[in-house]
This record gives sequence, structure tokens and C-alpha cells, in this order.
Amino acid sequence: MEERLISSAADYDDASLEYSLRPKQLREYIGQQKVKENLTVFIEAAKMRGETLDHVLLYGPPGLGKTTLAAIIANEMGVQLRTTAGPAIERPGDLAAILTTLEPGDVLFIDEIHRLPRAVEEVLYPAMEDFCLDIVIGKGPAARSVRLDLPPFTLVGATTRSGALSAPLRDRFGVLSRLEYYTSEELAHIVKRTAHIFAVEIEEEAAFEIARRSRGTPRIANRLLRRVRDFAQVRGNGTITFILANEALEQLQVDRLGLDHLDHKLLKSMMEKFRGGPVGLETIAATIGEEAQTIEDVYEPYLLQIGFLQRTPRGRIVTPLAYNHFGLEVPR
Ligand SMILES: Nc1ncnc2c1ncn2[C@@H]1O[C@H](COP(=O)(O)OP(=O)(O)OP(=O)(O)O)[C@@H](O)[C@H]1O
Repeated sequence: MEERLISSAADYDDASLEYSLRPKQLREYIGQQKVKENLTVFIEAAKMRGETLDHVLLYGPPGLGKTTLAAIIANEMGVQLRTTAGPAIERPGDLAAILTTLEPGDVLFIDEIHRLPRAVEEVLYPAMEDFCLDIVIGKGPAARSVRLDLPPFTLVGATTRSGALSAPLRDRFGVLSRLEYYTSEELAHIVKRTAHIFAVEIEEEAAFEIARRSRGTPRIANRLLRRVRDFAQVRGNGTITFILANEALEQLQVDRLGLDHLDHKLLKSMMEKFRGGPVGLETIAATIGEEAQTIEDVYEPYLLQIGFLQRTPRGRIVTPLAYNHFGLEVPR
């Protein structure tokens, strides 16, 4: 798949910078008001009772700050954070190895928790519910099960697809929080905060322009800011002005709604070749030479979110909003 500047998945540069950009406390965490308010109460209550926090499931599209929130939860509870991911835990023994080294109260963060193998999930149930592990030792008729006590801990699970989580796993989380796409105001706030950490001047309007083109996603906002900062350094005097931000973003081929050439290719081929649809996913995939799964997971969510595409039982449809964006007339 082609590299995209507006991809919400983390790239190498993001990964090395994200740590330093992460807010450490809930009050520094911008947006997601409801999630924050609830977590503040639950954390406070758990601390007052001297207990561990209930298990928390965070779900929502990539790049919205799930890992950041997990780290904040650990920090606010004053405990250590251990991080892993569903695909990294292949066997029950891998999970047991992590769980048995936790300190009382620790937060265990499992990213992409919907990708845990079934056998691992089954070990997780008693661990979440009763803080114990049932381990089978030996094989055949000599096999027996031993029960190991674990220190109490908080599991923070993150997933982009809450629907892909099995019901018994979902039911074992006491707190379920859905992260939403950020507003432009919130993203502008994040951009200004990051600019401050980078010690670079940015005009209010420039921060808004970057925010508007960031697809509701802080990870994209921070990445666009880094690229625009490069332009400001080379072509300007270092300050990110509105004009400079606009020019840089045009140059980077990110349009004023955050769409790039691949979004354009998808929408235009639907408009030009299929009169805007309905078109089946497989047909679109074949037309633009991309996999159907990639279109569904990567291209579509944002286009659906901004109302440029609609899903119908007969296929995808391009909406009049999208025609307007391209200055084209809606076919009858
Ligand atoms: N509310 C926020 N306020 C300030 N910065 C944020 C906020 N949310 C996310 N960020 C920044 O956005 C970047 C991405 O966040 P994070 O890695 O937590 O995303 P994520 O949802 O865990 O992504 P993924 O699901 O792909 O792992 C980080 O650099 C973080 O600093």
C-alpha cells in the first residue's frame, strides 16, 4: 500500500516523537470531554477506596489517543504502565509471563485487543475477574491444573473495532469509553501545544488550517505540523504563518478537508465511471487497483464521516456534498 501523509496509522517518525508529545495528565489531555469526566471520577473513587481501577476498554478509530490515555491512567493512579499488543501475545504462556511480573495496582495496556488468540483470551477471563491464572501442567492423563494468584491490576484494552471483540471479553470491562473524532477547535489546540513543545511560533489561523486538514485525528495533526514546520524553516523565517501553512499543505497535496490524491482518485473514478454509484466495493477496488479491505478500513471511514460517501445495500454512493467539493454538477 502507498505511504500516505494523512494515514492515521503511526509511521516511524511518529513513533519516535509521540512519546515526547504525549500529555501526562488528564487535564492536559485535550477534547474527549465525556471520557475524561468519567475517568476522573472513577480514578478519584478508586484512589479514595485504595483499590485498583476497574478494567477499561477504549475504542475508536486509530490515532485518537488511546495509548496516550492508557499512560495517563497509570500516571494518575500512580502506578506503572506495561504495554503490549494483541498480536504479540501468541500463546497463553506469553500472557502468563506478563501477568506474573505485574506489581500490585499496575496498568496493563493491550493494544489491538481484538486480535488476541482465543486460547489467550480464555486465560485472561479469570485473570480479569478473580486475579488468578489457571495453568495446565503436563500432558495427557498426567495433566493437572494449578491456580496461581496474581496481584490486582487494571487492564486497559484498546481496539479500533469494538464489534470484533468477543462478548465474554467485552463484558469483563467495567468502563467502556468510546473516543470520537476531534473538532477543528480541539485539533488547533493540540497543534498549538505541539508547536509550543517544538519551540516554533505559529499563527492562530495557521493552527486552524492544519487542524481542518487533519481528519479529526491528533496523530495526523502533529504529522502535518512537522511537515509544515519544515517549509517554514526553509522557505520562511521559521514562523508558521497562515499563508505559509496553506502553501505547504497544497504542496503536500492535502486538500482543505484533509483529502489526498488517493481519496480524490477513489471519488473521481466513482463519479466519472459510475455516475456516482451505487457501486459495489469489489468493483471500486478493481477500478482503482486497491484491495477491497484497504478501501473499507483506510479510505472509507473518513469519507463516510464527512458525508462524502454513503453505504447502501446496493453499493457505495458519492453524495452531492462530494460533487460540490470538486465543483462538479450532481448527475440526475
Ligand atoms: N487529547 C490529546 N491531546 C493532546 N495530544 C494528543 C491527544 N490525543 C492524542 N494526542 C497525540 O496524538 C498522538 C497519537 O496518539 P496515540 O498514540 O495515543 O493514539 P492511539 O489512539 O493510541 O493510536 P493507535 O490506536 O493507532 O495506537 C500522540 O502523539 C499524542 O501525543
